[in-house]
Amino acid sequence: MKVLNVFFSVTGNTKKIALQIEKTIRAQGHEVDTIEVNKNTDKDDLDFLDYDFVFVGTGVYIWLPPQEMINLWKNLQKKYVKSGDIKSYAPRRVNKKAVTYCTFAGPHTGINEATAVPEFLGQILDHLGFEVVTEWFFEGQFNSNDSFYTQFNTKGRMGDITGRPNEDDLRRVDSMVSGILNV
Ligand SMILES: Cc1cc2nc3c(=O)[nH]c(=O)nc-3n(C[C@H](O)[C@H](O)[C@H](O)COP(=O)(O)O)c2cc1C
Repeated sequence: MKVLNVFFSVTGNTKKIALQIEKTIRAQGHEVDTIEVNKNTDKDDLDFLDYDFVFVGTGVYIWLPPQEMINLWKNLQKKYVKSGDIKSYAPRRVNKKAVTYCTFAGPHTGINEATAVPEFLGQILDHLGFEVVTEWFFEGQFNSNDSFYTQFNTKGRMGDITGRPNEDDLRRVDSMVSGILNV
């Protein structure tokens, strides 16, 4: 199986998850292309339709993906509408599957402030006819020198998220990726 592993990570938390995803996909004997999105990433740098399985993740920034990722997704939508690959009714494509995920801190409303992110990321794939099999959420601490932010690593709805994602989270990722590739 050919797998695409796309992520955007401002402070490194999502990158930890994405690198574990890549490692597990390889260990399971599949081919994987990992693309770390940055502000210069262009819509022509990736084509979901070249792949059987797609993983996409970002951090949560005021309830949404980072602006760079939103811009890229809008440009990809335009590209696939123009090419005719996004069709009315979004007919399903055989053996095209995806998982979307985010890392989040959830200090105020917990997982509620993160749910829009995997939903948003998945819509481009759903529009193309992929089955978005599931959405994953991983705690990610605030990496900052500003105590306004770091106070939320211990004072928030998710409890103490210091050091997350940690080794236990990465073991969980390994186990979940191994499972989901068999869907
Ligand atoms: C400016 C800023 C805004 C954030 N906004 C939210 C938010 O609205 N909800 C949330 O759950 N986490 C929020 N976070 C926490 C990040 O989503 C979390 O640390 C994530 O793991 C960062 O991922 P990244 O390092 O891969 O970009 C915010 C972090 C920063 C620095």
